[in-house]
Amino acid sequence: MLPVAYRVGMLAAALSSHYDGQFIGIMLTASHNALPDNGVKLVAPTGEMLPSSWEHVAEVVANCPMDELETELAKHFGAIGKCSVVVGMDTRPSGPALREMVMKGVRKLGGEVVEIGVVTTPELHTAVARLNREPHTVSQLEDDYIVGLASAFQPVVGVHNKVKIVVDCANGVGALKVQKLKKKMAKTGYELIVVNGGEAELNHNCGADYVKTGNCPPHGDYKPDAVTHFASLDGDADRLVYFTFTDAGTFQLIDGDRMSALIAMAIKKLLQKSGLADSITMGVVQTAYANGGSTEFIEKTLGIPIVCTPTGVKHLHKAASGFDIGIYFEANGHGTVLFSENATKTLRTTRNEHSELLLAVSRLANQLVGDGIADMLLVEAMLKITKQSLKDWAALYKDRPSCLIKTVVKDRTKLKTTDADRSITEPAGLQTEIDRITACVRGGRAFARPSGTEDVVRIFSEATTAEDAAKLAADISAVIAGYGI
Ligand SMILES: CC(=O)N[C@H]1[C@@H](OP(=O)(O)O)O[C@H](CO)[C@@H](O)[C@@H]1O
Ligand SMILES: [Mg+2]
Repeated sequence: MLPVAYRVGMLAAALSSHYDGQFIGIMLTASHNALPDNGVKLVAPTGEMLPSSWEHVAEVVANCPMDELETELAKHFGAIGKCSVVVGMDTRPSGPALREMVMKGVRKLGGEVVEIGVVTTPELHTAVARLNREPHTVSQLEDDYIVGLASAFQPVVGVHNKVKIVVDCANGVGALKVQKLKKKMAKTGYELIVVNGGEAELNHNCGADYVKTGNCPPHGDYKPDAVTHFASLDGDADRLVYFTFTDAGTFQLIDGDRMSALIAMAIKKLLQKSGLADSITMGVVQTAYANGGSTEFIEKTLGIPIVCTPTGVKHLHKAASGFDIGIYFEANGHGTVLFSENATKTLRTTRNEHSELLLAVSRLANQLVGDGIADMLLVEAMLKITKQSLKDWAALYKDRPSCLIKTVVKDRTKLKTTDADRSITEPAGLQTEIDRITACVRGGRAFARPSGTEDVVRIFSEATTAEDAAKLAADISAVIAGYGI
């Protein structure tokens, strides 16, 4: 990974030069993955994800022979001018060494580096946007981020509430930030309690991904009562899930689909009450992995349009920006709510109690990228606005029984899909067979697509019973195996 970090430093510097010397962000993190894993995320000068048109260049730069690196960069970027890069990292012990290599790479091209230390991924995105607007010191950046969250939250929820939020921080960077936020929220009456705060291994038996994929509580002792909420962040705090327990003590996951449903419900209510339902459009963006129960609830019960995009937050983010208020979440809990310029302008000029609330929501929701900590405050605000308990929220709609499995093939790139991953175009004939099997299952819905992050094909299915869903996925897996791809 060290040589890759060096190349990433050079690439970020070249990208900055391309964007007239504006800051490019580098986040050293492998998110929800195991402690020994490493990864890197690049951030565009706006603070948003880097446009995907750069992915190809990044691949070339990461893989070309070392002695061709500068020629390759020159081919894509020409002569390198002024360049500035901001670097942040999660709590992995590999972070400092990787950061040194990144900085070496940036400096090789004569770039300036601002290091902002241990930060969450959304905090790094926010820092990039801020640094490109005006100079900030590192401590100003952190203070602004935390104070910004607390001061957007307070007007929505008021003061003297009685809510405890137990936050599983995946033993990662989220713990440091939630502790800081806690102090700024005292007046509101929301008490943040950090668990899995860094005393044990990162993402091990805890965190949003563990809770979502295992459908079980994170490590720890959880005592549900009427005023206690439970939330889980992932290792770089850009994802969030909630959970609760039934009266009988059964664990209940509250995932990204349910966050979308709650937020959409609350925002629709505020739009109607502010008299703006006709002048501000709203919509929800999901992927095909969204549970059919949530899709039906949002579309039919709430009457809110849904757009389905291929997997990957970059697709969801883009589609959400097509609405005045676009709500997007992947089922795994990564997402946010985007407000268009038209929306904020209209809200500012309307100035009634409910439009003011919506404006505060627009400041709370991270406008650049999915943000686990901001989403947690957003969810709490929405629960308060809709006067719902965690139990009410968990009961808004019923999840359909579903099954997600992966299967190994020789070459997953042989599988090509269309229609937001829901239909296979290659190999020819495969989709017809999947359709035929699915049509025989009561309430059946299924699709298969090559993973973008692992060397596997993922198969997702829904049916009226868990057994039928599992059998449907297994049958599709067998059909794919028959194609010998
Ligand atoms: C089914 C599933 O959870 N897929 C995940 C996973 O993508 P795949 O392309 O399925 O490997 O990792 C992505 C990046 O973290 C995330 O955006 C996406 O939701
Ligand atoms: Mg993450």
